[in-house]
Amino acid sequence: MWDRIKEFASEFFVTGDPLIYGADVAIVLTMVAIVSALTYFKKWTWLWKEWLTTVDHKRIGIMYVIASLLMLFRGGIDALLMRTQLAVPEMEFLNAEHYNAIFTTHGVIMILFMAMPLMFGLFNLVVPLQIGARDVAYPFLNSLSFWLFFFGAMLFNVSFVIGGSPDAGWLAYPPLSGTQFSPGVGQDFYIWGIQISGIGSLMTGINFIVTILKMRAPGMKLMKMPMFSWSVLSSCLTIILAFPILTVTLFLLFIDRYLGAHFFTLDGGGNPMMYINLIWMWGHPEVYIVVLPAFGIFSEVVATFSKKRLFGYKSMVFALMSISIASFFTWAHHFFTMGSGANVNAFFAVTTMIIAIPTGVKVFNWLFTMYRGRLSFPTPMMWMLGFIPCFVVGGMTGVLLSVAPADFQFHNSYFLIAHFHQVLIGGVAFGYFAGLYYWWPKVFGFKLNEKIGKWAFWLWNIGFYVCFMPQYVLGLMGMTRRVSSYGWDRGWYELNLTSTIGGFLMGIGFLFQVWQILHSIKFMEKDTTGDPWDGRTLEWTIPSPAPAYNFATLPTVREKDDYWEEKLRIAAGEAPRPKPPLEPIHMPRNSGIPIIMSFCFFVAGFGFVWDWLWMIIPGLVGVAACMLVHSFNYNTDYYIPVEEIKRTEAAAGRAV
Ligand code: HEA
Ligand code: HEM
Ligand SMILES: [Cu+2]
Repeated sequence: MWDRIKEFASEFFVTGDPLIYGADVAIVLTMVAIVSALTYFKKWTWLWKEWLTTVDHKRIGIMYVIASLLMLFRGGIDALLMRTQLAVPEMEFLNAEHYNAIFTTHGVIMILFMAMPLMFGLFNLVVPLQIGARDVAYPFLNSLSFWLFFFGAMLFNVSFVIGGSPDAGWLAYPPLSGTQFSPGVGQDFYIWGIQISGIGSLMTGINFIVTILKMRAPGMKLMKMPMFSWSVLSSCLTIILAFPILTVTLFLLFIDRYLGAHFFTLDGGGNPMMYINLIWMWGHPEVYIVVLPAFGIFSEVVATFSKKRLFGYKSMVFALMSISIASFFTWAHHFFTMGSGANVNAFFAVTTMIIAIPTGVKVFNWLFTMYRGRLSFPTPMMWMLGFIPCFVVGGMTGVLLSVAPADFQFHNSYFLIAHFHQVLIGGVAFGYFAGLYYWWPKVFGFKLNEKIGKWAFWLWNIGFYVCFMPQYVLGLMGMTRRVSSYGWDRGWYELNLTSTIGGFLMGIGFLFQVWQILHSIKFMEKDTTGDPWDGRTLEWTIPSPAPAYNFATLPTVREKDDYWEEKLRIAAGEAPRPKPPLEPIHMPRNSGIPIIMSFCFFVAGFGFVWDWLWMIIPGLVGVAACMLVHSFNYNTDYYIPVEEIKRTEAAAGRAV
């Protein structure tokens, strides 16, 4: 009996590696500390009522941001562990299996549990304010999306402590990810973690499309909408077309693993190339899903800090939409070397190259916006300026990769690794940082310290080039991705060491950002104006932080950059536009169902991972019960009375 328990425990808990063991202990201790602190300070009710059950887009946005920054920390630690292992030839720090697990979790976490939720956080924090709406179209669904993401990410992360991490790469190609070569549960955690959070992403996509199409302030025609909202629309359209493919692909992989089907294995009539096609039909659009909103953020930032209207508005919209569409016709550039044949390769090479055109249009639009502008360089603008050269070089190396014959040389080498980190860090990470710095005062009501922010910027920016430029050379020297060790005789030592130093510089940059946030909370520089950057769009017309109902009276819009034009008119002596009288505001009521239902999904997912029917059934029953209960809940909304609106506005210093 005792032996059986021990055997089970050794399978269940990941043991053996002191590194993992130490991290496990740290995780458990942190959780105990959080639970104790909440209990000691009697904060459970507050947490439940104000945050966990909230349907307010602003609070959901903040929760997304916090969760994604934690994931950035974990993904970043993974990255630095890998860079440490690669710093010196024949290093014995991570063994080969552990290295495999780490690049897999790093890739998945950075794209799906860092970039995606940070992006959704920004959608939530900004879009309703920017289009003059009181919330998103489906606030309940919005909360459900968040909790599905959260519990999906938790399920994925749990594998680190219980059962073992997946280690078949971030896209889990079969047959490596099949039961024959990945018999453990890590791959099942991968499937269910991504599956559950993927449903959330799909619902967010739908939610924001409807919000943007249906809830814009009166007068805001689509072609008068701010560029960030346009980029959200293009990203969400891509989401709703791409994510169903992911769901189906992972479901087929699940059937292969669980029921012994052979969709993706050659024996039994399947074919791994089917998986590889399907996963890239999602995977390629996915990288544009995360970068398009970054383009939107840069468009807002560059106009604000150049004090000029965005150059080429129409061409920007056109470029965003054409990238969304074109991104569905390039997937095969990820496997030029896998036998598609010359004609197919030529087709996909050309479609890929075409994307450089709308992207180039955008780059020139940003440059022309700055041209002859009255420029200033606070932190959001610094990220914008750091982004342009970084992204252009990263994009250009993408075009080199898209030359199919050349790709036979570059494919799966460090040249590729350098390309995608350059667009993902220089484009996506810098973009979201710019967004966070830009909208931070709107969200929290105080500004971030500029000086520490600039330090963080330079550390990231310099660290980036030191880390990734040597990798292009390493790639050309023959270093392939996903190797955990290399010999002294290769001549790769100095470049790898340099790269590792760059990685740590970025790590220090992250620590500076944490310090910056803590410092700014301590020495709070309040934003009492609601418009600290002299902004152009509607979110800057209301107090910071925005009241629960966002707008006391709904704004009417006459032109692009309406708020900016209004400011100019008032400065020229015109009287401000009269505001309509206050009316009670219709608001959605908080609900505990999203978090409970998502937890039930988590339980069912955990059951599927371990093949425990006794856990799957209650989990799924719980999900169904939550749906049922919610369908009979008619108490879903309330009105904020005029008196209360008056009080809130007066407290924020606004006349009504
Ligand atoms: C945000 C993420 C992101 C972005 C924006 C891009 C953008 C591009 N990517 Fe990249 N890519 C990835 C993330 C991204 N990629 C990832 C994660 C992988 C690897 C995944 C894996 O294998 O694990 C990958 C892999 C990858 C491959 C596969 C290589 C291989 O496996 O061997 C190819 C090949 O064609 C490619 C091409 C391109 C191109 C042409 C662009 C273009 O969109 C770039 C366009 C931009 C510019 C060109 C710069 C600006 C333009 C101008 C200034 C105008 C003038 C320029 C010209 C006319 C050329 N990418
Ligand atoms: C601090 C910055 C970062 C460093 C130092 C870093 C480092 C690394 C390293 C060493 C690898 C493994 C290379 C290999 O052996 O094949 C890797 C892979 C990867 N990284 Fe990063 N990374 C960083 C940030 C990011 C970010 C921000 C993202 C995404 C938004 C990202 C996405 C990926 C992906 C998708 C992979 C491929 C995983 C796989 O091969 O399965 N990285 N990174
Ligand atoms: Cu691609």
